[in-house]
Amino acid sequence: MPRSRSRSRSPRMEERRRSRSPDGDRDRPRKIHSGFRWKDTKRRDDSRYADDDRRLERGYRDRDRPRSPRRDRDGDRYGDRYRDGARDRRRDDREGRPLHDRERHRDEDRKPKPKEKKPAATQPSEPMIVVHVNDRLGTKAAIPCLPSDPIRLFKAQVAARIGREPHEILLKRQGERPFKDQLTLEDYGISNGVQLDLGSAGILDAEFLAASLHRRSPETFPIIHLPSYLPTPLPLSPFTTFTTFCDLEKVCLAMVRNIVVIGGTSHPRLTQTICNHLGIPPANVLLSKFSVGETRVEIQESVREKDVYIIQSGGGKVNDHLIELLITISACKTASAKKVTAVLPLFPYSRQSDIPYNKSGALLAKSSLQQSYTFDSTPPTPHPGKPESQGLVNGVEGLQKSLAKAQLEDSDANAVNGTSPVKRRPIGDGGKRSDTLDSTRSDASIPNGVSNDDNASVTSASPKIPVFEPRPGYRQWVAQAGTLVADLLTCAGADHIITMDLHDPQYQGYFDIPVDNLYGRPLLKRYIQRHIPDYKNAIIVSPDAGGAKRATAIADSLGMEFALIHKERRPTKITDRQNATMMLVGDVRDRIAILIDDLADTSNTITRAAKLLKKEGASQVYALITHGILSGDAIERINASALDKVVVTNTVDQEEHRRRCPKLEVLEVGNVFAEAIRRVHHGESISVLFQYD
Ligand SMILES: O=P(O)(O)OC[C@H]1O[C@@H](O)[C@H](O)[C@@H]1O
Repeated sequence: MPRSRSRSRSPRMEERRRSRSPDGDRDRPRKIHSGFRWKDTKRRDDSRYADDDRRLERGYRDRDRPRSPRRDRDGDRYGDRYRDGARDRRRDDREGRPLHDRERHRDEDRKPKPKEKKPAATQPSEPMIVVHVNDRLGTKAAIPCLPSDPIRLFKAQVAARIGREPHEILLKRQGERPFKDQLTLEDYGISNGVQLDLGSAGILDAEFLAASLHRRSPETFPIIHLPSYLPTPLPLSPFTTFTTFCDLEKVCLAMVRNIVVIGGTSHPRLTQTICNHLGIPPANVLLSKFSVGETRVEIQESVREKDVYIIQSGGGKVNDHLIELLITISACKTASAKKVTAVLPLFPYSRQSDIPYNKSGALLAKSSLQQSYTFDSTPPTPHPGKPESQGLVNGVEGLQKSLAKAQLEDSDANAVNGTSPVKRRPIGDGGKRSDTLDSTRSDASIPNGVSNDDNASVTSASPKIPVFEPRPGYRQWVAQAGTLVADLLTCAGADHIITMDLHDPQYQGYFDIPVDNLYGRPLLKRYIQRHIPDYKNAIIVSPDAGGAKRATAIADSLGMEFALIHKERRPTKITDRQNATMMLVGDVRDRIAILIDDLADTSNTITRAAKLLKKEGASQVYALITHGILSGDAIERINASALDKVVVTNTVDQEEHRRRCPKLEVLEVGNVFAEAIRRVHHGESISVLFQYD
């Protein structure tokens, strides 16, 4: 009795039967060689597919295409096998025939046969190429192949290399549709060294879908920014429809591997730009204040085991922003974030790190006054042909003036509290800041924490116990806030810092964690090349000696000339800075002068420099600045100045500034920070962001 069909079916078949389309479909005549076919139902007698499969499994190529000599050898070996098979088949056929027939056929076999038409001679060896495939999730492979290789074969090679099945492989160029199996690499213009996107078949191409969405409904989907670090195509179901795909944000989020971007209150626009580039929304956080003014931070989503980036710039209410950043870092860390990176486009307090101190506040550099300089002192780095001493910078008069002033101050101080400036330093239980060589020496010179003139003079006379003397510019109880801020960030839990154009690049040395100091120079350089007419004849000007290195770097890379404004700030009291004199070194006459600086705060520096440059004959004055802090009345000053144009980046929010200053132009840095975050997240090198040549 024949068994019923339903009983003979496997559960899987049964399941498939149920999900099949209505019965009407089944009545249709089955196509033999077209349409979709389940792999396990492939007909064994379909020699065309069997042949293909054998080739794919073994990684051999289409025998009709030209091969390299090595491949010919392989081909021959298998050719022999096929020939042997054919011989056996011929013998079998003949054995079944009658004797006379067999003799006739033997005679026929002996007769010289008309020469078989040989297949076209193989072309001389086609040069091998190497094609790179990359799925942007770490799977990369370099595949040696021939341009004439069919895509089907190339996929087989890729599959073998990455341990997948050929039918699982999807190849495409970025932004293009997936390659078709029957075409060749050549057909797609694939040449040596080309990189192809590697995806998985049965997965929709997110870029393609995004483009389609945009085409269909440009209002709803004006531009869909797919994050550059997301794998494309996205692993959607093959049955994903446009409707289900519409919630692209969720799809992107699902794909983002543990990355969270938190924006502080300092620069929400920049946070949004960075997030747009990354393709993720900023994390939900509640940043508020108690009525007394204390900052309150609440992270409203889980950051457990996440790679967190907190974006907070140093402009505006800098102290509030700093505290907010510290609290946010700490909140993320205590909420079990895997890694917390503070992204500070403008690093606050970095201008206050002028003198290298150790963490306990002691000078790392030895005091220059430990040696007593004379007119004949040898300079520290003598050069051949140079005089042994260049003497005092301001001559004897300068020295006499300073001495007279110092004596006057000393006597004043003694009159008030009976101590010298050195004695004012409180040394005692709570006052000892350091146990470094310098500090122990200085402490030793001040017995009982209070020295007097006699002691000081006695100890300074002894070469064994030198007196601690501050270096010029060192103000003992002016906090070294740069060091403090570095420590605060580290203590709060920051694992990494990303910033741009640090005022003092050596400031990185104050951190025990990695600091990536990006450059704004490529942006400034590009602006010069694109927007300054006949820029090669313009001249780069540094408004002070401190910025000379920054400015010369740009001048050198663009092959432009360089001038320097020498700014003398004497006396050194901050309130007297308006009295600083400026002197131009270089010729700016009838040329466009381009001032380059790291930041403009009050804009006093650039406006005064512009005045000088115009006085010296510059035809136009541009100021190109990385950080446009522009606090106080800086905008009014710029508007009234000789500056023709001020170009800044948006490391600090510029919306309000731009509204008030027609001379202001703003360059976008969001993309640079987004790329830095992407690279840091993936552990890729970010040195490419440092290059500016
Ligand atoms: O003159 P403002 O704009 O206040 O200050 C900017 C100057 O102060 C320096 O630290 C900067 O490098 C720049 O030269």
